[in-house]
Amino acid sequence: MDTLSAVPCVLSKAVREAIVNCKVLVVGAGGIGCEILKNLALSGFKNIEIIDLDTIDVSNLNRQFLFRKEHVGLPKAEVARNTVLNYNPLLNVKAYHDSITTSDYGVNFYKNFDLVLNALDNRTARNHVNRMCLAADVPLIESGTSGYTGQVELIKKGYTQCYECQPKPPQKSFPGCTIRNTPSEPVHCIVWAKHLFNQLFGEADPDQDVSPDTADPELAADAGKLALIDDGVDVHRKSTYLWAKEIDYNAEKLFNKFFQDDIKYLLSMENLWKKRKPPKPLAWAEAASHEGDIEQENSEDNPKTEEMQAWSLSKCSKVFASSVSKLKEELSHKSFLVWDKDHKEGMDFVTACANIRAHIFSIAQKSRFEVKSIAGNIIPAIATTNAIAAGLSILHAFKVLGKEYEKCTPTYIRQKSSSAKTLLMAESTLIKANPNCYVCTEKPSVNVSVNVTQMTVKEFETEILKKTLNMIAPDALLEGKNVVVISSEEGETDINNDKTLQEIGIRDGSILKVDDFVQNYELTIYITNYVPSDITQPQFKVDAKSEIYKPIQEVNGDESDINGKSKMDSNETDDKMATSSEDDLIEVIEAQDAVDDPQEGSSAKRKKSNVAEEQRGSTKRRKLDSSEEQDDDLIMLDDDDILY
Ligand SMILES: Nc1ncnc2c1ncn2[C@@H]1O[C@H](COP(=O)(O)OP(=O)(O)OP(=O)(O)O)[C@@H](O)[C@H]1O
Ligand SMILES: [Zn+2]
Repeated sequence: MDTLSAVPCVLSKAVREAIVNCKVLVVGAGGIGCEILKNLALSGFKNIEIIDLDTIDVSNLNRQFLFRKEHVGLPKAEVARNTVLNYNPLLNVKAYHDSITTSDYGVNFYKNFDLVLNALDNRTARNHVNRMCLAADVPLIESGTSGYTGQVELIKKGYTQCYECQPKPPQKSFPGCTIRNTPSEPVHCIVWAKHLFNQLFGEADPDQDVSPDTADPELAADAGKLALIDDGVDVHRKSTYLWAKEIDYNAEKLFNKFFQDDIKYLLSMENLWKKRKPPKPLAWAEAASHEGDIEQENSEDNPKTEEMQAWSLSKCSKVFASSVSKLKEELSHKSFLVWDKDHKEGMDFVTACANIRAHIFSIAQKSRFEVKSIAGNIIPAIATTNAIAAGLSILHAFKVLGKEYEKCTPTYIRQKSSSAKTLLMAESTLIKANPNCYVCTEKPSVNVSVNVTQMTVKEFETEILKKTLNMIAPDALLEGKNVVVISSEEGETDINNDKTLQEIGIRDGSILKVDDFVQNYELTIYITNYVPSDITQPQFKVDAKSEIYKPIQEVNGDESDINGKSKMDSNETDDKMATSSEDDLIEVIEAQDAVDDPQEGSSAKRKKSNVAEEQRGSTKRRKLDSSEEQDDDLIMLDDDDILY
């Protein structure tokens, strides 16, 4: 077969030849990655490399179509490779079962490729690939989805903004293992409680397992085995639904299984608790007799208080038992129940379970009102959106191979709520790099304001260099003194860890040269001593420009703007052009028109007026947003959320 015959004929000869001869790297073989790989293979790409750190979970099968039941437990990258080879055995496909963030994949690795396609689910990896592609000067196509929305954009040095040019909103997405093993925020417990509702009363969904996750990457392979033998916990973890039926939804037994036995099992996974506070198993008897807030117990007469106040533990267990019994009764008339935040019993059940779990993990309690607003916003991954994003990625790839970078404008998948239509919105021009970006400018630098007499070197490394500035293995040199104050070599500078910055010579006006060899990234940090005036002020500030040291309200403006779709709106809109299609289901529309949509309009318009502020405040917001890395297994969206 002529190698070009498989290549879409509508493309120019040059692009068709490039497709056959180029080498591409796909990072992530999950929801979008599988679709991208299938598209690449069927569009005539011949040299493909795939990297994914994970193995196949049963919950992946509903949308990661390169995988089948018999592949569960096997490395995603390798199975994906074998499946695309079945499509075309002449392909040259290499698979890596590994994390892209390890130092094995340095700049020279990236230089092997004409194009990198990201199909990731977390910011750490996205930041990293962004930095590596900039360093290697390889075009990167970045994609992300969230429920029915998504986006795809080209990142190309000298042409476009990079992944880190604009601030990202706080992440609201969680890996399955966080939900099942190591919750650290109320929302993790709420997601878990909703899953428990579905396991007990709803439709079975393997994505929503609530039992401890033994495939957690933090665990050694044999973790938790001891507990399986010792504790008499149900090793086979038979269907929760069947088991609950067998015990006739006995509240005490259910309670003891989910809040005592499963927690004991989690405790046996010792690796998880080396750096975290371990959970405390809770028995039914203990919870029911827990000395709660007595006033609260009496608040049942006052529905307002009841709704707005976090319940005591004994109240949670009471509500748990009563809602279980009512839901059981309801289930006896139906084949399954569908969770709805406006369904009283379901909402009671979730509030109680979420708070009991929060108590076990020493997480703040939430009122029924708060739980309702959080629980109502959780949305799952949608296969169709992934497929659209992957299709757009390939269309971008064609343009990149044809060197038509200017045509490769960011494209957004949006849901139009007034009808069932999906909208694809394309920017009319590329979004240029933020001149203050601390990643893609020629000599990146930031100002860090911090209390040098209080912050320790370890905190500086963890909170600022790693969590805020997204470094992986930083080495920091104190300029002038030429002293390495933080080293990526294990143990080399541990002696500094507990000293304050001042104690090791970092003061107001100090300059640090920080180098992350894993990311091929160098950053100059200018230190300013800063003492927060009160506890509402941030502990430290990271800014690209000194003039943005202003009171928080002044910089951030309306809180909702922080979560705005800054990318769409950071462009001038006078010349928004995109083709319009007659297609019934999917429309490609002019971005300007989207602003007129009642659903999109208010946020888009509001955000446009904040462009200057977005530019100025970008790095500061990043600091304020500094949160633990999370991936996108489950995503919570506000109307205004951008995607990744
Ligand atoms: N550092 C990394 N290196 C390589 N692959 C990564 C890295 N981080 C994440 N991935 C992979 O990116 C993929 C993202 O796919 P997706 O968002 O569909 O997640 P998933 O884990 O497969 O599914 P879900 O999260 O919805 O259960 C995953 O297969 C994940 O293993
Ligand atoms: Zn940038």
